[in-house]
Amino acid sequence: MTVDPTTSVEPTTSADPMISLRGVGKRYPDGTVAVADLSFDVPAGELLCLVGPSGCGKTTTMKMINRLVEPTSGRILVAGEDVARTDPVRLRRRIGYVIQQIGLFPHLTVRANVGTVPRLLGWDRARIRARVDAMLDLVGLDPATVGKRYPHELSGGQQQRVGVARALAADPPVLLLDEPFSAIDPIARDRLQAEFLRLQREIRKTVVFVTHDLDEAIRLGDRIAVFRQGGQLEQIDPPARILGRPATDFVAGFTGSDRALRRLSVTTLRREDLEAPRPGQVEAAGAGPAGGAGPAGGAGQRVSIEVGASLREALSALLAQDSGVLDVHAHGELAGVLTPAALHAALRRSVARDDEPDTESDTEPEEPAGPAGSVRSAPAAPGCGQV
Ligand SMILES: Nc1ncnc2c1ncn2[C@@H]1O[C@H](COP(=O)(O)OP(=O)(O)OP(=O)(O)O)[C@@H](O)[C@H]1O
Repeated sequence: MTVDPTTSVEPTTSADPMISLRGVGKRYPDGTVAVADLSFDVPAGELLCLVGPSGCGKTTTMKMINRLVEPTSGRILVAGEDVARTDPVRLRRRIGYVIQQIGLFPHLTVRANVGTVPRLLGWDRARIRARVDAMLDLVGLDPATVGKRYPHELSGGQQQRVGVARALAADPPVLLLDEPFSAIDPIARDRLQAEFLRLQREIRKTVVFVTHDLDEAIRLGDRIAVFRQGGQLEQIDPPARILGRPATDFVAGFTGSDRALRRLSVTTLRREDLEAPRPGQVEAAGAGPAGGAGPAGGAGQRVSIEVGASLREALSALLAQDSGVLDVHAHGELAGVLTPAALHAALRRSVARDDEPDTESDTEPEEPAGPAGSVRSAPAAPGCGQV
């Protein structure tokens, strides 16, 4: 395949990045080059996912940000401060860290685990207690029941929630998450991802999230950084662009031949994608917006979807229609209809839009999303129950 020269591998320019890597490299004493000459910025409030094959330097990159590993070249700034000149203990109190193996203290209760950093910071007991309660609530755990348990008395998903609560306890501006959900069964992982997205919309931390799982990165990431062996950054872009315009053969191979299908879930249905209803394609009486890919339309039953939904939701709803014509609403009114041909054209158009400079990302809805408008909405997110 051809390499797309318009796709960025250069660091983004941001007025005020929260994290900034400049020419960062790591060569371990045995000569292994884990990371080579890495430069990128993470703007405040962004969730950046690092993906790539095993051993490509994702964890090393993350650990250099909080100085668990020292770079052998280059500079890392967090909130404008050179981490090499920052006391590691002080630095780590400003950076929440969650790892796959969770790392909860087994001999401490959930409350004591979550209160670890506030205790180290010398907060008084009442303040710690209030903060721990708030954090457990935030991650969907009941402080009264779960707070006094020990880690081994929790499910894997609950332990991960405690890990996230602990990382957030001192309200750090930056969170580093290293495969936090990968040791959890797929159903629990799906829930945790949905809840983490909800949480992130609320707290807007600057997050660097390492994952093996491309679908997890597509679902969670504002941008995705694709690494290859030797800590080489191949592409850093929003998910839709990574899938629509892979910068190199490596990224194309990594994202797979079904990347167009994956792209459906990060591409928004726009008003201009719709066709005018033809005579006979009138709405069935009483059929209003169904809030997305609703129940399969039985004989004579029409489902509909809102402008702002993902193309994946639109495809799902379209497949549930006997007629092959899907009503699309905006602000409660019929905006047009979607057909298989229009859906195909919408996807192709969205890829072409990526070639235009200064266009908005597909992850930005052009209309206020309706109930169906979960813009980054891979698999339908279940509720926020406990895992
Ligand atoms: N302490 C070390 N000494 C020598 N080599 C190391 C050390 N730690 C990591 N490496 C090597 O550095 C490279 C990058 O490792 P790293 O853990 O950053 O990769 P990764 O992308 O996070 O991998 P995975 O996805 O398997 O967790 C690998 O080749 C690894 O073997």
